[in-house]
Amino acid sequence: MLPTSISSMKSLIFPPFSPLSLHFPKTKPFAFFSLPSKTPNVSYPKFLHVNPSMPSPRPPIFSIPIRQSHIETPQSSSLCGEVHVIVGPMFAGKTTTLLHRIQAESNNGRTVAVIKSNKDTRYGLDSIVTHDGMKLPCWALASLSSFRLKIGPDAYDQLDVIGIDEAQFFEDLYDFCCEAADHDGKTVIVAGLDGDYLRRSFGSVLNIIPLANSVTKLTAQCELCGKRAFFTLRKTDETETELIGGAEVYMPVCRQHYVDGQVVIGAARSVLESKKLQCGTCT
Ligand SMILES: Nc1ncnc2c1ncn2[C@@H]1O[C@H](COP(=O)(O)OP(=O)(O)O)[C@@H](O)[C@H]1O
Ligand SMILES: Cc1cn([C@H]2C[C@H](O)[C@@H](COP(=O)(O)O)O2)c(=O)[nH]c1=O
Ligand SMILES: [Zn+2]
Repeated sequence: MLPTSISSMKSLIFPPFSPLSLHFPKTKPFAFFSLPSKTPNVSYPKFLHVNPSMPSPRPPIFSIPIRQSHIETPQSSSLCGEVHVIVGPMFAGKTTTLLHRIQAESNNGRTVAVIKSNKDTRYGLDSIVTHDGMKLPCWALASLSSFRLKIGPDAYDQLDVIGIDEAQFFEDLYDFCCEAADHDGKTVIVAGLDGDYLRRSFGSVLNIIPLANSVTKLTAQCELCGKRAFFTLRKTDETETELIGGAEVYMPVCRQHYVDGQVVIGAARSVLESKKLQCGTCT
């Protein structure tokens, strides 16, 4: 059989592929993207606040001093959308990293908005708060598909960057990231738990890895030995997958202490269960 030359191959793309087409701007004129801020050290994110039910404009409630050289703004000049994923156990700094990236994007003149799940009511619904108290205003939603309507289609069109925190709680994460990055040209920065307390894949976070431009796995510090922590140990005997909580329920642990911790918790659980069986008043 004769080898098929590239030019004789039937293209499935119409019009046929041209390298130039890769660089053609999609929808937005170049002027839409502002130049980097002239005051790189401290500034406030440019948030979109158009929801009439929310005070507008809401004051930025935090600002992280930023030295530009320390902040990675992943390839934000592309005219196509992007997806960046930040994962790791609890207390690894996922929310902190997300907030820094959002701040850096904002410093570059891009319009940003941040979404978190409304399941997490620990610090109220109007802001994202890190474990050490950094804050950023946000949209607390049940599903990502409601975002465009909530914010309003015009405001959505103006947005450059969308941050998503607690991504494990959004069932429609994959579809949203596809739509926002592939069709709407947004940069989507996603932070969430890759694994639950049993180290099972959590929600749809791992499903979006194939969509990602970059994936960052962060580590925390093992609460028991100080080594790097890759996992989250649940300290209580609740067994549901979703259980909102902080340091009172969870701790970051290394592999050794995860394994040891599971043995201890498993033993405690069986003692409790056998006590329940022996006790006439418990069912
Ligand atoms: N075991 C811990 N308990 C409470 N806070 C912690 C613990 N370990 C680290 N932290 C704090 O939490 C910060 C990270 O918070 P955050 O960005 O909200 O993490 P994540 O979103 O990954 O849970 C760390 O910089 C540190 O100050
Ligand atoms: C491990 C694990 C965690 N959760 C909950 C607990 C917290 O409310 C969030 C994680 O918050 P963080 O910003 O990453 O610290 O998720 C859960 O529901 N189930 C789990 O197994
Ligand atoms: Zn350890």
